[in-house]
Amino acid sequence: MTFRVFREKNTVANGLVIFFLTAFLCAIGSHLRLPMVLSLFWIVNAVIAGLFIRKPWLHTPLNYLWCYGGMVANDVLFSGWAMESFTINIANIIFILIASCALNRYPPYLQGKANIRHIMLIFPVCLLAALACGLWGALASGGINSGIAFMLSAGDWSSEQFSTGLLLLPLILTFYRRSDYHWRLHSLLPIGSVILLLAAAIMLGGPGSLALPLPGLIWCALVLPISVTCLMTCLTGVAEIMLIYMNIIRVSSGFLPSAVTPLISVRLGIAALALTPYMVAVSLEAIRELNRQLATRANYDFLTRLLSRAGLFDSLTRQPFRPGKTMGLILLDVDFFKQINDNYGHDGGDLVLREISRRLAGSVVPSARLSRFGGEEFAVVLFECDEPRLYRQAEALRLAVSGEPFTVVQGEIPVSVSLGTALEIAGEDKNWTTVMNRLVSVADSHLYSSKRSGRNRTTPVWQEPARPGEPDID
Ligand SMILES: Nc1nc2c(ncn2[C@@H]2O[C@H](COP(=O)(O)OP(=O)(O)OP(=O)(O)O)[C@@H](O)[C@H]2O)c(=O)[nH]1
Repeated sequence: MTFRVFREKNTVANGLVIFFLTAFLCAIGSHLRLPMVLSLFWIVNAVIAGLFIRKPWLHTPLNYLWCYGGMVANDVLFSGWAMESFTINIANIIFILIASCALNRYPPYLQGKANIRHIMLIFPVCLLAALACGLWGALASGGINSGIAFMLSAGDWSSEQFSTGLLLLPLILTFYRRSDYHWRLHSLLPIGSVILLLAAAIMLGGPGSLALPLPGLIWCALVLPISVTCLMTCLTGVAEIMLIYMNIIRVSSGFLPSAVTPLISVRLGIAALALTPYMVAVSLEAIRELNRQLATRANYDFLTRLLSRAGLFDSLTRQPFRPGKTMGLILLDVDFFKQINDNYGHDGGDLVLREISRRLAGSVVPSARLSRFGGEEFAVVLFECDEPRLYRQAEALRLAVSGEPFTVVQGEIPVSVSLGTALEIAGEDKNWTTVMNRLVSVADSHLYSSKRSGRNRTTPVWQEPARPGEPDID
């Protein structure tokens, strides 16, 4: 049984979770509040927007109300605000609304499979949402009596929402468990490099130090899953903002007088830098996915889903070679398949090929490799077997096909196969594909013998194969 916090049908329970989650995240934001009212990181907006995008059935007016309630409750209970919290928190709702409405129309976000276009889209959407949020926030908190104060407040508010959104949303929207990535010790190297480069940035200081962790983040993007790159980018951005705020990394404050305003430029710079690892990570993921699809197409037969001839050879190149180990091959060819096609159509022929594959797959030993070798020809490769075992396996396959008639649209038809076998003890060849090429030639001669002697039979390894041109045995 899997535990889920949100369930589509539990409207009230979902609302309550959103209420308490919002209040909790607001409380974290309040604790990170700077002397000048604004929080260093106000994460609630990006988290709730990410939640609404990943789970679109949560994106309802009622849940906005729960969320708004959580924000006001936090302010009234812990910040001592009263009426102003009702107006100020509308700024947060504006961010969530714009980000959710703009991004939740794209299904890849739901599965955490954003591509370059989707990641690029987060950038303008965050910018728009942050600007709208900042303008409302500055208006609600200080009014527009002083133009400079309003601009600084709006800039502070917007830059914080922009950078926090850009650091958190890609992480939330690309998060999914990738089962095909295997963590090894050297996977930690890029992560370690980011930490080292961050340490170097602290030692070096100055505005340029902000970009120092970038090569480490790009290394993460090259070798680690996207969500790990997004996590590292988010943590690095957060760490840099904290270090600059705490004056551990020193950057010049430029011409702006306030102690808080350099953060505006730092946040914008970090947000812009964050885009590079995201772009590299999603581009590489797209290339890897394409390679996976191409490999699957080349290595698997579309009709039967078995290994193709290329796929079988490819799998043999990856099989560790050991001299003295035996390799056996069974080649299997459908008898009078042309007649099946002629009598029952190409679709009938395809149906028979699929059913043969199913029967063969059910009759081979688990360690065997089964492949559709050509049109109506199949191959089975076995390791560590002897001649009698190979023959028994071939006969089991033959009987699996011919034992029961095949059902096509027009009725039932008998189908049989002819088989040839070959076996070799690996010598000094160094690879299995060379052995396989020789086995194919021998098994083919034995298959030819089976066809010549009446079909629906197996010619064992120990029998001398018929040579082309010899009269039929039957
Ligand atoms: N339906 C279908 N037919 C295929 C496919 N691939 C090859 N074929 C047909 O398989 C038939 C093979 O015929 P032949 O090589 O003459 O052999 P056969 O009729 O099986 O006769 P023997 O092998 O001598 O018993 C050809 O008509 C091909 O068109 C396929 O994917 N689907």
